[in-house]
Parts: sequence; structure tokens; C-alpha cells
Amino acid sequence: MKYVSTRGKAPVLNFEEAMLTGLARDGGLYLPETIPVFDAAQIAALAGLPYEEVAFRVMKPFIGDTFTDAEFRAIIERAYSGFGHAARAPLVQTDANQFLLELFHGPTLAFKDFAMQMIGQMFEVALKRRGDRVTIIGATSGDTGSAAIEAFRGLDAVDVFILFPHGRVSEVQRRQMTTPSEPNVHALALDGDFDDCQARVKDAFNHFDFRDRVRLAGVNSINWARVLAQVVYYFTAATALGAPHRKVSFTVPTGNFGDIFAGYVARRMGLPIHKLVIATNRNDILHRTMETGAYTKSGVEPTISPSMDIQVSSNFERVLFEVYDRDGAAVADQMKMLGESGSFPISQGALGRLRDLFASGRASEEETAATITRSFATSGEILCPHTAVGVKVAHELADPQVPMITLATAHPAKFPDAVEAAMGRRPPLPNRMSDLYERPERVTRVANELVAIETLIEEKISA
Ligand SMILES: Cc1ncc(COP(=O)(O)O)c(C=O)c1O
Ligand SMILES: N[C@@H](CCOP(=O)(O)O)C(=O)O
Repeated sequence: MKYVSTRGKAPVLNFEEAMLTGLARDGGLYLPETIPVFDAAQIAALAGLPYEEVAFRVMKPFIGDTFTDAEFRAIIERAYSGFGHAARAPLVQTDANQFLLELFHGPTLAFKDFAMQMIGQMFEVALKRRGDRVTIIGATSGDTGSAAIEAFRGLDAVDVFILFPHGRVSEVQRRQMTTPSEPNVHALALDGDFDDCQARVKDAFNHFDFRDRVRLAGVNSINWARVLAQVVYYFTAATALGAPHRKVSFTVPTGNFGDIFAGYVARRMGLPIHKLVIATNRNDILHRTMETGAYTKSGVEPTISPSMDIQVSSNFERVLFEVYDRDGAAVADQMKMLGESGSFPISQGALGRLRDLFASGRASEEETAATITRSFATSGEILCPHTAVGVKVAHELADPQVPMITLATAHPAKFPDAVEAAMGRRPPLPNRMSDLYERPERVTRVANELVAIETLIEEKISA
């Protein structure tokens, strides 16, 4: 399997190279040259299998000969062994035709663990075999960072630097990043918002001297391996409800577009997905784009669903590449326009294709809080604010005949203030984390400047 860049000018790579590279050298994102398709019998055979077996069958066609079957099975086993639920991603019915896919039973209580635990294990095996060492840099609005630090803490072949927006993540998220004591992990509080963090990460990748000197690698969803691991739970959920013989819809609380892009890949692989719904909070750039046909930045406003407080949605580039018939030059032009003027138009043809692929909706702060309140009162389910954004939109866009699955992307205990304000009860942390508030924190404040960040990284890795 070969991987190509969305901007069409970077070297074509195999899976291992694409995984260890992260961002393509032309600034684009890697995608498989072709997406494998499963027939109905292959999909039907997944129903009822353990999560790990589905993960093996779904991901295997994408990895080429990077790992032997035995290696890959062992990687998958290790990745999911720390999850707190035997089903890994259990499906819960909340209403006549509404379901929640609980993706928060991993070590840091968010869906990021599904991919990050896999990447940690895959990096470890690949780097040991190469006798290599890398410096990982990541940007987070809260969940990617904690999942990355958890997945890579203490591993020999990596140093990890995570940039998070100072003062804009929940206390639980911050502590998950700042309390691990292993010397190879570093939480950096940046003076800016998530888009600034992500922009500095991309700048570092585009500064080739630095990139090559520290052997930079990325674990944001710009890394194809992140998206790939997230394709699996669309298959487990849909087959549990009767796919391929029955269609299902998914609503995905969306920020950086990685999770919903994984749903798009699942559909391209043959999974019969009826609607794929983008749910945004009041930072609704994706919903506005779908409505108006112009991707236009308008400044990030802090919300009670902070992990989705994003304006530059990285993986949207991947879907643009698809709806522009894989025209890398057209995508590069759009990204240039976005960088220069904060906006780009989408052609009528591409917009039509986007609207065929995705529906969209948004939830205001009040609607998000009201959804948390109502969900607890009617079904006893305590939702995290991101999931509540999804549930609000899912109810609006559901078809009575088709099951609607909302991705429950984080555990409510990661956002206790917002949940308590909505329903008058503070969700407790699971027992294994109950001392999180007592552990000492270790964090470095950093300016929103590439030079300051690069200097800090070089100092730390040479210390
Ligand atoms: C809890 C939670 N929900 C939803 C999202 C949005 O996911 P994505 O960025 O893949 O669109 C994030 C951040 O990525 C998150 O942390
Ligand atoms: N919401 C994310 C933002 C980064 O997203 P990623 O999926 O591209 O890593 C977070 O929680 O950090």
C-alpha cells in the first residue's frame, strides 16, 4: 500500500514511512493511494468478533508488510489491554433509534486512546527495528495531548513535546498531561489558542533543518495511522446493529475532522453508512462551510466543549482532496488562500459532493447544557459536553427508520465543571485516577513563537 500527499508534491511513502513522517514535506497530509473495499460477506463476518480481531481485519490491508501478522496482532493486543471495558467500544441504546458509542474506556478517558495506544505500540516496534529515535511534537486542545503522553511515557525511542493552550483545557486534561513524571514527556503551555498550537507544530514540520536535526514525528491526526485506527469502531458499531444488511447513521462531535474522516473511510471501504453527520459547537466553521460553500475563519470562542474549539480543521484537507478528485494542486491553492486571507471558496461541484457525503449541525452553549440535563433525566446517561453537542445534532437530523449512533468521545468526568453546572452533579473520576488531583504537576510555559519552541525542544533533548 502506497501513501500520497494531499498537495501532490511530496514523496510517495509506504505505511511505516507515512506513520513515522506525520506531515508530508509539501505541507500536505498522507492518504492511501487506493482505499480497499470489503464485500458484504467480509463485513458480515465481523459481527460479534472481539474488538481486537476486527481491528486486525480492518487495518491489515492498509499496513502492507510493515508488520508481520504475528507482530501486528501482538501490537493490537497490547494497545487495548489497558481499556476498562471488555467490549472496548460498547454501544448503548438511549432512545427508540438512538445509540451512544462509548469511546471513553481507555486510559485517558477519550476516544484518542483508541488510536494513540496503537501508534505508541507501532512506533515502538518500528523504531526498535530501525535502531532509530524520534522527537514527537503534538498540538492539543486537551485530549490528544493526554492520550499521547500516556501512550509514549517511558518509551526508550521517543521524546514527546505537547503544546496545549494555556488556561483553555479542563483541569483533568491539564493534570493528565502535567503529572506523568517520566523524563521523555514534556507538557508545554503555550500562550495562545489551539489553532496557534497546531500552526506552530506545522511550522516546525515545515522548517526542514530543525525537522531533520531532531528527527521530528507527529501524532496529531495529520498522521494517517491515527485516522486508520479510528476506522475500526465504525465497523464494530455498525455490524452490531445489523450492517451490512441494514444501514446506520453516525453523528460525530467534530473539531479537527479526524474522527469523522475515519467514518468516511469506513464508508469507502463498503460499510453501509446512511448519514455521516458533522456536529460542531459554536465554533461552527465546518457547519458554515457546508451551508455557504466558503471556508472562512472567524476567531475561536472558548466553550464548555473546549476540545472542539478549533477554526483550522486539519483533516478537512483530506476530504477536499477527495471531492476535488485528488487534485493536489487545487488543494495546495486553497490552503495557501486560507493562510493568506483566512478563507477559501469551494467550487459548486466539490460542494455538491461534500453535501452528498456529509450532513451537519451545530449546538449553542445553552443547547449543549440543556442536552446534558435532558439526557440524564430521560435515560440516566451522563454526557460529556462534546458528546452532548453530538446528541443534540443527532436528534435533529435522525431518520426514524435508520439507527443513529452518536460517538461519545470523552468521559464526563474530564469536564466536571460543565457537567455539574448542567445537571447539579459532579461526575466522579474512575478509581484508577482518583489521586489525579494530588499528583505534582510539571509544565513549561512557552511563547507562541517557533524559535522559542524549537530552542526549548533542543535544550530538553540534549539535557
Ligand atoms: C472529546 C472530543 N470530542 C471531539 C473531538 C473532535 O474530534 P476531531 O478533532 O477528530 O474532529 C475532540 C478532539 O479532537 C475531543 O477531544
Ligand atoms: N481535539 C483535539 C485537537 C487535536 O486533534 P487531533 O485529533 O488532530 O490530534 C485534542 O483534544 O487535542
